[in-house]
This record gives sequence, C-alpha cells and structure tokens, in this order.
Amino acid sequence: GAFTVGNYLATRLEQIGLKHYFMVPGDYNLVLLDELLSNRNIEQIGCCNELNAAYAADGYARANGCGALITTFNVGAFSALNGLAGAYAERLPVILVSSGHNTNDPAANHVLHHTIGTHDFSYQYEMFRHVTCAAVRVLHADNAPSMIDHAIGTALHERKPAYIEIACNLSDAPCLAPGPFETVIFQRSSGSSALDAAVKRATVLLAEAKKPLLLAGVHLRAFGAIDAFRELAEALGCAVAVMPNAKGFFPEEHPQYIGIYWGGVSTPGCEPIVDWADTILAAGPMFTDYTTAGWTALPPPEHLIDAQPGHVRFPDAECTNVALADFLSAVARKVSPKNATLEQYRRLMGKPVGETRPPASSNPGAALTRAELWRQIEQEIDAKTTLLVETGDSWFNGMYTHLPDGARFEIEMQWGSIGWAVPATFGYAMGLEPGRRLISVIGDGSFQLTAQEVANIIRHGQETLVFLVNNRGYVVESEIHDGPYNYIKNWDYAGLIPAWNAEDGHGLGLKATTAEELASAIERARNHHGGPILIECQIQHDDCSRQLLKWGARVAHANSRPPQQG
Ligand SMILES: C/C(NCc1cnc(C)nc1N)=C(/S)[C@H](O)COP(=O)(O)OP(=O)(O)O
Repeated sequence: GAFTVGNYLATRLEQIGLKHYFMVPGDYNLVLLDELLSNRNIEQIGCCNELNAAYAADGYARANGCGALITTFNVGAFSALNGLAGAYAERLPVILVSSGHNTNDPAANHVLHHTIGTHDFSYQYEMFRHVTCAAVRVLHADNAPSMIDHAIGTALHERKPAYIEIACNLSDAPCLAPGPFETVIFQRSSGSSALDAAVKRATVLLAEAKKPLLLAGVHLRAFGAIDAFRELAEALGCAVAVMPNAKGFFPEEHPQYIGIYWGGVSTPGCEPIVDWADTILAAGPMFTDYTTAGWTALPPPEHLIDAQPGHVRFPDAECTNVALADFLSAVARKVSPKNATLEQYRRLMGKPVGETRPPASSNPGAALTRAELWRQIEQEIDAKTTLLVETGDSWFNGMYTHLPDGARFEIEMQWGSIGWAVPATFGYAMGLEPGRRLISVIGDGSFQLTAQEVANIIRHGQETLVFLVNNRGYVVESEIHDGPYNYIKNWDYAGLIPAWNAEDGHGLGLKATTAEELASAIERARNHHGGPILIECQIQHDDCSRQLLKWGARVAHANSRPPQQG
C-alpha cells in the first residue's frame, strides 16, 4: 500500500544499515512504533529508560556504524539528551526520533501532558539543536521525506547525532515513497586543488624532517581513515604512537608501534621519542585537558602537522576542504622511508615492551589486587575480543592492557559520562558481528547509575563477560580530590543477577575476593551460555593504577588554575 511517514523512516533506518533500534514507548509514539514494527528487517529493542536507550544506540553505533532510538515527547527525549550529547562528543551518528504533539494542538491553543504546561511546543527541538548536527520537526507529511533524509544524511556525513521530531498524528499519515538511497549518503570528499596543496606541503615538511613520527588520533575511525593511516605509517617506516582515545586504531603488535602517548602516563619509552621527533603528523587528534594529561602533552605547534576530518593545520598554514583519509593516502604515495624515530625507540627499549605486568600472585588465596585482576583480564583478550572500559580507573588499567591483532577497544573519553558502559555494552553486543565477544570492565560507582539495563542483556541472552570492579566508591574522584562525597552505599552486585533473571533469565553472578576465586569465576564464565556473566571483583579503595595518581594530579592542577586577574 501507500507509504506512511513511519515506514518511510523505517526504510531509511534499514538502508543506513540498522538491524536494530532502541526505544521506550509512550502514548505519543505508539502508532509510530507500530509503523516501525511493520518493517520486519529491523528489530525493535526495549530499554529500561531513555538515557539507557541513547547509550545503547551509542554502543550499537560503535559496533555497527550508526544507531537510532525512539522516545516519547519531553519526558523521554530529555532523559536521552545526555546520551545524544555524548554521541556528539564521540562523533557517533545516533538518530534520535521523538514523537511530538498532534498538529492541531497549537491552533487549538491546547496545553498538553508531558510538557512544561505552556503553549510553546518548540523548546525540545531548540534544545536538541545544540547537541546534534541536524534537527528537524515534521509537522506536515509533505515535508517528511526531505526532512528525514536531511537529518539522516547529515548525521552520516558529519559523524554526529541528528534529531527528528514527528507529530504523533503523522506517524501513519500517507507520504511519498523514498527515493533511491544514494540521494541520502554523500561521502566526505576533498577539493582536488585543496588536497593537492595540503599533500604538497606535507610532503615537503616530511622530506625535510630527519626524525618524523606518526600519532594516531580519535577521529581515525569515525572518518574511515584507519587504513589510510596504516598506509602512511608503512610508507614512512617511522615510530607510531597512539593517543589514549585512539587505542586499538593501529595494531599493537605492529613492528612500528611504540605505545600510548599520554604525557607523563605514556607507555614506557614512548614519550621521550615523541619529544625527540622533529616532525609529528597527528591524524585526527583531539587535544583536550584529559588526552594531554592536563596540558602537559601537547606537541609543539612548530613541529606539528595536525590532520583533522576536514582540514590540515601546518606550522604556518591551514588547508581546508581536505578529507582525512584522502590526505593520508595521498601523502603515503609521496613520502620516502624515514625510520630514525623507530630506530631510536629500539635503542632505548630493545623489543617493544609495552607495560610490564607483575607476575601472578605467589599466594592465590591472598586478597585480590588490581594488578592481579588485570593480569587475568589481559589473558582473556584474544583476536575476537572487544574490551570496553567505563570511565574510572578502568580507563588506565584498560589503556595499558595489550591488544592482540584483531582485538578492539571501546572507551568514552571525550564525554566521560559514568553510567554509559552498561547500556553501551548492551547496544554494542546487539550490533556485534557473529563470532566476536565483548568483555566490559565497569566500576561500582558507574554501575549504580544504569545497572538495570543488565536485565535486558539477560533478556537477549547476550553472553557478555562483565568485570564489576568493587573498590567501594569513586576512586578517580578520590585520587583527584577526596571527600565524603566519593563514598557510596555498597550493593550485593553479584546478588542482583538472580533478581534480574526472575523466572526466565540465564545470567550468572559471581564474586571474587582472591586470585584463585577470580580464576575459577573466569573458568566458569568460559563455560556459561545463554546469558551474561558478572564477576564482582572486590579490591581496596586506594588500590588504583599509578597512572591515575600521576594523571589525576595533573588534571586536578589544571582544574585549580586561579581566575585570570584583571
Ligand atoms: C563520579 C565520577 N565522575 C564524575 C561524573 C559524574 N556524573 C557523570 C554522569 N559522569 C561523571 N564522569 C567518577 S569517574 C567515579 O570515580 C567513577 O567511579 P567508579 O565507576 O566506581 O570507578 P572508579 O572507582 O575506578 O573511579
């Protein structure tokens, strides 16, 4: 039959590669949910709340390329706002669709439920405009195709979230059939002369350099430039470091890899080489207070070629309208090998050592420590594993965990909103390709924000392994600046799993207070099927990474800069 607005939307969501989308129902969106259900190629996934639905769509987008969620007006969308802004920060194309008021209500001067009780219905749209790259309000069916395509196409081009509001009485209104999909997706391209100019400049600088070095940045994945970066690395033959939120974007077993560059908490031997380089080509970096360890790890501008998603900044010029992948590939074809930085690293460090780990604890019955926990986690990571770490000391412990070729790493360093990890774990696993597995490491403090989404991990039988690090509170905060506010009520975390199982779940909750209890819990996890395994790992509050101590001091110092006088 004729297309409706709802199944126009469903067709586009299917065409951008979604197999699932997340939602919480509400009276405004029930008809839209029916229209979406009529498309059998995409599956409707319920979440416990809309913040979790947004985080799940974020996690799904990390595994699948993009994500979507459906909310009801105001009370649903506003919970999702934090998750949408996080998708913006993390450069993930998450599409939020919120149902809105009936198109007759403004003219009827109605006041409506789920609003702040005024006659202005546009404030939700106004708020979402600030955290999306495109925001549209469909208030007439005629405009639905162009508005929906604009929002979705821009999100995919910009690698940022988009907002689509659809009046509730338009969900099943007739609308034109969608045109060919190619009209929606427009690839990021470079101006040919702009690209030539940028490549020429970079080639000259690299030809003059005696000791160039490559630095991988967080935008490499969002803008499809991971392969181009590797091409350039292998053409140059120089040392390659990665920024903390680009971990895993260059293989850690590659002979040119020299580790994480994170200032004073860099992988041993990495920082001196970055400091020694005379030209650093950073590909897609975000230099922030966190990624520069409180501004202590900023490459000097006079040595820096800063290649961003749409432009390249040189010490003395900026070239715009240049796509990152195009730029890196083109430069790769022009440069000649210069391996001085790699040679120097090998003089200093011998074979790449990465982070040296202490040996297994001599007494397996001793109280579990952070070092032993992560030694055992590292052993679980293989080529099919993704390691997802929540904001907390898990950032630092995960950061220095070795990734075998094929392993992946997920971190939300730019937004850093605790509570992201449980729903993101749910969404990531929903989009995971068959044969791969997910291990998530989540602190007790973060877990308490969105824990209930574990019930949906159980509902869908996802066999995710979750390490719940119970160190009795907010240790990152304690190490930056302690106070009574960093201590929380303890939960029986492993004991929650049977509660969420109820009569039909197959989750497994285990506790580990010693090395041997952890080893046996992991062994049981290997043989558990039909649901997630949550291992509550109990360690001391101050048993944190040395990197957190050093990084925390620098971030605390950056936070405490006095206001500029005068
Ligand atoms: C409270 C807060 N950050 C402040 C914060 C507060 N609220 C939101 C939504 N996001 C945030 N980052 C942070 S990092 C806690 O130490 C996390 O505690 P936990 O999950 O237990 O991990 P660690 O103990 O390893 O730190």
